[in-house]
Amino acid sequence: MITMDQIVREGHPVLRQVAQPVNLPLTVEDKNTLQSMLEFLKNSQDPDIAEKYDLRPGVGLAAPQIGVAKRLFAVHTTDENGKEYSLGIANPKVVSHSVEQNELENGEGCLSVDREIEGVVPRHSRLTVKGFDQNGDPITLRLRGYIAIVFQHELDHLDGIMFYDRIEGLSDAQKRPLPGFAL
Ligand SMILES: O=C(O)C[C@@H](Cc1ccccc1)[C@H](O)SCc1ccccc1
Ligand code: NI
Repeated sequence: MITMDQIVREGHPVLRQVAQPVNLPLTVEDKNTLQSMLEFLKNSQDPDIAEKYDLRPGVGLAAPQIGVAKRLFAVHTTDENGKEYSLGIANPKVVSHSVEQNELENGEGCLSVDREIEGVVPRHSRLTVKGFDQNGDPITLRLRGYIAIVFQHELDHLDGIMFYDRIEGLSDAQKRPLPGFAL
């Protein structure tokens, strides 16, 4: 199972790479990667398991965050309407998005960032994502609200973008991990 010591922290180059598309049909290895990321998210949201293994709660996790530079991520959460999103996705692509923007008023965090960074992160309010599910079947998701933000946070990880890159007015020093952070 994935625990926090398998989660790569900022400063590690893999978080700044553009991840590679995976081949279809998905290999057993890629299917297992998606499954293990989804399992981490479920574990991280279970109070007993999270406490036992000292897991930070997460609603999304991208393969580069476990050192795998592939275009895979998992999401496990419910949106404002209680619709559950619990899936792994391969080769996700934004096919359209609104001009209108949205943001979490308290800003964002990241499992790969062990510090609080103030500031709102502008995101597309609505977007349509195409990709492939864990069985390799094509999926199209029309997203808005909270889940749209979660997907954009994970999509950025596949392109080496950290949430704080998008915060207006953040100094370069604030965008760099503090010295001494593990690579
Ligand atoms: O580091 C990650 O990619 C996982 C993030 C995803 C995320 C952060 C902010 C906004 C949207 C998505 C973690 O889920 S951060 C921890 C967290 C836990 C519960 C709710 C929101 C954020
Ligand atoms: Ni993150």
